[in-house]
Amino acid sequence: MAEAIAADRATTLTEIRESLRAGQRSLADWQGGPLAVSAVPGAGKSTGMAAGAAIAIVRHELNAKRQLVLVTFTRSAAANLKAKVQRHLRSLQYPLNSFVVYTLHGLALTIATRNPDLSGISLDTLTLLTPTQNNRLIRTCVERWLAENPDRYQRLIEGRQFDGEETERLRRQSTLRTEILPSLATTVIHEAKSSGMPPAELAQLAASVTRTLTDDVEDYDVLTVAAGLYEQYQTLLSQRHLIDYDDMILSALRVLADDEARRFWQNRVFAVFEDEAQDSSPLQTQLLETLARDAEDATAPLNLVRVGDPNQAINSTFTPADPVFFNQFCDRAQHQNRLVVMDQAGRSSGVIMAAANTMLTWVNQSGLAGTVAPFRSQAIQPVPVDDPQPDANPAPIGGGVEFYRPPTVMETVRLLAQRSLALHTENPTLSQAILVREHRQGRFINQLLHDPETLGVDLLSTGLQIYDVGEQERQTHVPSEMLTILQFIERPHSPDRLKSLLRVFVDRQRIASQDLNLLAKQPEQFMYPGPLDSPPTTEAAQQARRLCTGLLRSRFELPPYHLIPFAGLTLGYNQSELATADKLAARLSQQNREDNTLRAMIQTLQEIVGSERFEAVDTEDRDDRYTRRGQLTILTMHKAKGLDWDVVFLPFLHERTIPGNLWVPQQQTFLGDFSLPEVARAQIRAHTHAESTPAPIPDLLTAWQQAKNLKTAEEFRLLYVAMTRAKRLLWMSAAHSAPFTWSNPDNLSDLPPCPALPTVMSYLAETRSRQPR
Ligand SMILES: Nc1ncnc2c1ncn2[C@@H]1O[C@H](COP(=O)(O)OP(=O)(O)OP(=O)(O)O)[C@@H](O)[C@H]1O
Repeated sequence: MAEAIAADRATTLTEIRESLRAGQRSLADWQGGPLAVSAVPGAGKSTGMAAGAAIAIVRHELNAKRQLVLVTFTRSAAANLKAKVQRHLRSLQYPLNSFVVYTLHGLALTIATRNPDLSGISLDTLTLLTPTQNNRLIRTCVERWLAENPDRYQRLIEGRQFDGEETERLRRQSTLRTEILPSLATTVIHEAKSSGMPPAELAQLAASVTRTLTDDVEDYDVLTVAAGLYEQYQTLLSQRHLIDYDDMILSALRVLADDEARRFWQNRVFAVFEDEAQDSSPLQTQLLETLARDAEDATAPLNLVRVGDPNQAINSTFTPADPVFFNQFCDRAQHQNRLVVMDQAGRSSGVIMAAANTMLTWVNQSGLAGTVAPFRSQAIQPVPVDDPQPDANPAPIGGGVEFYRPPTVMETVRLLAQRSLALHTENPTLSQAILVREHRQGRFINQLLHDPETLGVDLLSTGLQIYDVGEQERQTHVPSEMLTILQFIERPHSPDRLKSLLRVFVDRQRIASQDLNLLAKQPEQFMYPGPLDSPPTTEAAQQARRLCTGLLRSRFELPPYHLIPFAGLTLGYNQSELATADKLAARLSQQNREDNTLRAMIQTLQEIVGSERFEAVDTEDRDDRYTRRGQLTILTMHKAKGLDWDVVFLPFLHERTIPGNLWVPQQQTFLGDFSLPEVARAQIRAHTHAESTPAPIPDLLTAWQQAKNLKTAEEFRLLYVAMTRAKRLLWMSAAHSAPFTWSNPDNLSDLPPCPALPTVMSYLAETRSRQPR
């Protein structure tokens, strides 16, 4: 019996290995030690990793006490990977408890909570900070810092060109307290903490910064300010018994600093396989390296397999992840002959891969992102004809890659809709997606697609399903938007509450974006100006005033629970958002039956908004709903990562957004033409990116330039991710006339296309003309 199983198993193992393409087999053949796999889009990273994991588990006879640990970035990716490994193990008749799949935070939390004495983390006494609580905490730490550092605060207020005028002082104070300093704190705390740098170390680093000494630039000693904010934050966390996401990693590392605990975990973990490795921060990598080390021999090679694509790193401008770390790991591995480049991909038609490759090469050569090339130089290659993937490198639809320059954005959507409709009519099983750079573009498209009269194309009657992912997400904002409105109604004279409300109006496109500090600094004068006050003059400000006073009137005219639907109408909610608001109102009314007051409603809403919970990886959180056949999905380029469709539309590819420019909002320019959070981030990264010797920390202006380069590089990588989602048709366009910013879609300008695209198209045209007919 046992022999029969062993023989079956051997056959199945061979079959699994043979189901892989050449690059993937390096994962199947892994016997131990470190391995870096740098893969191109569509190479089949997850497929290769799942097979490699199953083979390693059987080969090394792993079990519940000695497991393979697989780590990936998101919960949905973790669920997918787990399902794939389970499928292989079932076919091998091998126990499923021989491996575990975690997200990085899930892994850290498991280690920390199983060893509460060492980690200092017990979920009975500590609470995980939710994003909403985090915002409030940051505001408090800013207020405390201001109170303790009046001189520095004063210097920031004075910035440049300050004449001491009172209204201007109030405006600057509001901008500093509610925008600049909270953003500085958020960026720096996350950046420093996820690199294992405590506040004191940041303060030390601040001392080593080269100061900017020019006549018209004051550098405000930004890292010292940042270190002060960080220190306040840490004090507040411990006073309130809270932990944040970075603390989870730190506390897991604290556990592993203990010899006995470390040995326990290292014995339990046979090896670590990490997917999406380009997205990890230094501290996260340290955690994985510690687990992958031999329990008895610290000098033995790490059993660590890291798979990723540095060219798809698209989180580096809003998280501390940066492809530099994975690139460094790959370079080190290359020196030891332990780097595998998986460059064959079966996802797309040849011409789509050629377009992506051309874009990559052009961008690297253009120098647009400074001296550091945005991309690792690797080209996507087609797979050989005998590849195991069915229908690999499928035939293109039409030319496979198209680029249009319609006169307007409306015309762009019309063209897109006509094309989508024709494709669906011809082949209703195609999957299609429209990828946008920001939600507002998605909303603009969705509205037009649901308005056949204006558009002149009726997509809806054809059976093609339109799925706007952003619209589903907007629903989840309903409770917090209602909370903001009720808090304003409760205390309309608070500048902070008024400003939060105005922000919601801008986000919901009820008012144009403008300097909200100007409106919010003196609420009473703004809403009910007396004879001596000067009321707002711009149409945008007057519209804001009408909406605010309308809400205040409603408080006196409506019973509390009718405030919610009224607020929904004020925000211009659509049918489904209104239905969500109604449901929320019903829940509030039920929960507060005994105490039917505004105060009680606010309290209940705060609880609802604050109760985002941690969920296990196990939930069936799959992405399949985004890629259904016969469906046209609208989603952001960021969300599209890891997914693919037969047809991908990229409608608004303008230079203004890709690569775009880091810019400073008008109301913040009193400090100078740079952004403090971005400068601080670049300064910290100069330190954390240095591999050995301490690196010099750039002065403010150099750091600002580096931040701009980072943003440019990332936008091009995002375009690369978007282009490589297409299997058979990549449809791109950039209208001649388009909104200067999408917060105001009616304000049109003549905009040039993303500079890489003309090159890509002329290259493709040239190759086509050279092909034999
Ligand atoms: N060896 C293989 N045999 C059959 N199908 C495969 C194989 N390798 C990959 N595929 C298929 O190719 C597609 C892409 O694979 P996968 O999602 O693993 O790629 P990826 O490298 O993670 O892509 P990206 O990084 O661009 O998101 C999937 O549909 C997968 O089923």
